[in-house]
Amino acid sequence: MAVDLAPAAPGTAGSPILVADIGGTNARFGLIDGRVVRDTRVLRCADYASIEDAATAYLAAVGLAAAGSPGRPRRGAFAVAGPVTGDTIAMTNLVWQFSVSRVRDALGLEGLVVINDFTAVALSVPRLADEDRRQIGDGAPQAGAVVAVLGPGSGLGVSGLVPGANGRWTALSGEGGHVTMAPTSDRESAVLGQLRKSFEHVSAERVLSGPGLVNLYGALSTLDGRGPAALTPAQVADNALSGSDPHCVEAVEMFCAMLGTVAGNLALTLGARGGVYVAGGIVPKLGTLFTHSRFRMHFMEKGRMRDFLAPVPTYVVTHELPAFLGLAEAAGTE
Ligand SMILES: Nc1ncnc2c1ncn2[C@@H]1O[C@H](COP(=O)(O)OP(=O)(O)OP(=O)(O)O)[C@@H](O)[C@H]1O
Repeated sequence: MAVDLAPAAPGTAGSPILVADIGGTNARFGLIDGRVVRDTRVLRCADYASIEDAATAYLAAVGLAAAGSPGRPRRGAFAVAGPVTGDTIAMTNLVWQFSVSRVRDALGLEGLVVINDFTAVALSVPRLADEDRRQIGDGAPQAGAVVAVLGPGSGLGVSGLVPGANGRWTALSGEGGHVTMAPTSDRESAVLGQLRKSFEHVSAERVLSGPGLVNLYGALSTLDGRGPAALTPAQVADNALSGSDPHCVEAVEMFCAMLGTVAGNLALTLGARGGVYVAGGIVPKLGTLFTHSRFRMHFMEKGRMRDFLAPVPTYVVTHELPAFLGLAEAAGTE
């Protein structure tokens, strides 16, 4: 399914648009007035039984609890981590399941657009300023070429932006985080072999996500004959940043290298000479470990296709809420 950016219907005059970026862990809400996003709040999904409950709590938190209160949004645009194929949405890494029309009615909205979260991130790319992204390695974007987007968070989101006529773009809604993870070294093969003992299918998401970072750490520890400690993704990253645990260091190194492999695969598949954007909550937290990692090397090292990939720039998205920029685009604000 694709979202066409072209029809830029004006926002409902005088009433903001309720926007939400619902991941497997965090639900980020805000209100868009024209180009401005305001009253942003981050709620933990686990604290709410349903998407309506979280949205209702948000509206109460910003003083808009009462239906009909002045300033209450009449339209909504939500980005969700999971496939959007019809009125019923089941999220991939969360128990929330909902009907778009029922949520629209429950929140008293006249219209509600729901798109995949990485479709929203892809739609944000034309709106990103230079300070909203950090380039990793060399290369320069080719004007009017396809752009690729991927991002590890609770899961691994993947999308692409395809140029059309008259400066119009189409954002892809695939499930590319679930492609099969391929190894590029004996050590990676051993890790994936170890993970196959636990997972029927070792997808990219099984290693390139918060839980994936823990999976890498666990597999590496086990391969070296050490029982892994019960660590959270943040603890694995923190131990790697401090250098206090060699298996955490190796897990983060392998995470960055495998992300390069998957980013290069995506760039080859889409012909993404407009650049590859890495979004999601995890990579910005890895700081210089990512900058100095084997990400870019693994991105480019595709044998005879090295010369195709070397000019393709890779960026980390540093904007805190890129999905909101994309939702503004999808909702047709200016
Ligand atoms: N410092 C850290 N280092 C590494 N991983 C972290 C860190 N802090 C949180 N995480 C992990 O990041 C993941 C959440 O990522 P993100 O903030 O992008 O959430 P999300 O938007 O809910 O995810 P998604 O959209 O992929 O479902 C969780 O798995 C969490 O454990």
